[in-house]
Amino acid sequence: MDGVSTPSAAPPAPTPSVPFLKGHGTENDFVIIPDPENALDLPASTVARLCDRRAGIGGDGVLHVVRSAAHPEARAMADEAEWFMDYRNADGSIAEMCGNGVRVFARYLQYAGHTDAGDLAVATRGGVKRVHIDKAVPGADGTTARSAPGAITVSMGRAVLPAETVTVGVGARQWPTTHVSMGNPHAVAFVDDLDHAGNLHEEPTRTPSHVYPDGVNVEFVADRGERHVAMRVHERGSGETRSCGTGACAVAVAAARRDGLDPAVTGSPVSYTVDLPGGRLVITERPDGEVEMTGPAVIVAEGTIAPDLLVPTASPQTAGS
Ligand SMILES: N[C@@H](CCC[C@H](N)C(=O)O)C(=O)O
Repeated sequence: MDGVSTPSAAPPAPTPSVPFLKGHGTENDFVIIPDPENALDLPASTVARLCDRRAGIGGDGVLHVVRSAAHPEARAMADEAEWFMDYRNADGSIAEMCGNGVRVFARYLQYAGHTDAGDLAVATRGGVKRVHIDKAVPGADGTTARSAPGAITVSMGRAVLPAETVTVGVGARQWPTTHVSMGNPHAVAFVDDLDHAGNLHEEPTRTPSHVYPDGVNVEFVADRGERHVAMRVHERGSGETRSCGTGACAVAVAAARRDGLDPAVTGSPVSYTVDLPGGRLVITERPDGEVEMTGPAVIVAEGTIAPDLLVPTASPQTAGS
């Protein structure tokens, strides 16, 4: 070229590094992405890559932490709740609500210094949720472990029990279910033995198929004692997870009705202990219908997302749960 230089295009600006945290509530685990001003593009394919347990960070879902005022779906709630939980399932799909997610979200806000222990409100697609963060109880040495802080209670709203139900199937077995909505849909099957539910990574079959046009979370429940049950779950959009907070609420309400207990009739709250593969939740239904969920939530790691992971791909991957 005889020493003649041509102006070259400026190299593309590097994608800025994005911080993340990892947290879980009874081992329902989430990639937490603080993005106060809603500046990040998070299409379903990116969420699925982040949640992939082999090629990504790994999680049952993503908690995108955005100021309510900065998100079109939450602006109307901004006066009541400063922060919006933009929750996504592991396959990138959007869900109305995530019970364990709200507790982990609140723990993140506390961890990041946005709130103290006590009461706060969190905006979700299922409306504003009232949250109470217990003060951590000091250990014998007088310090409080970051990994074992106080429990978190969330007022989850009222359960709705539509009359129409489905039969679910896993392998050759089938069970009738109770339909419970906790803002998101649940089909609750009472079983003799949780092992009968077999492989719950695959979605259980549903008959008839038209009842849940947007899919459903399916819970399998076995009795453990008086007002004490154990459950497993296949989560819509995430596969089998080790816990589901809205699922535990749906299970407690379905078990109460099966046991002839309705706080609206008796005027007394009813509590169930719900054991999940990842831990224990206590669910209380109050006479006014409000369902409260109490359980742990911890932050376990923080780091930076490699820019490549945030570049949207043409075809969404399936989640590696
Ligand atoms: N794990 C969550 C529920 C997340 C949403 C669910 N998979 C859906 O699509 O409705 C919980 O703790 O409630």
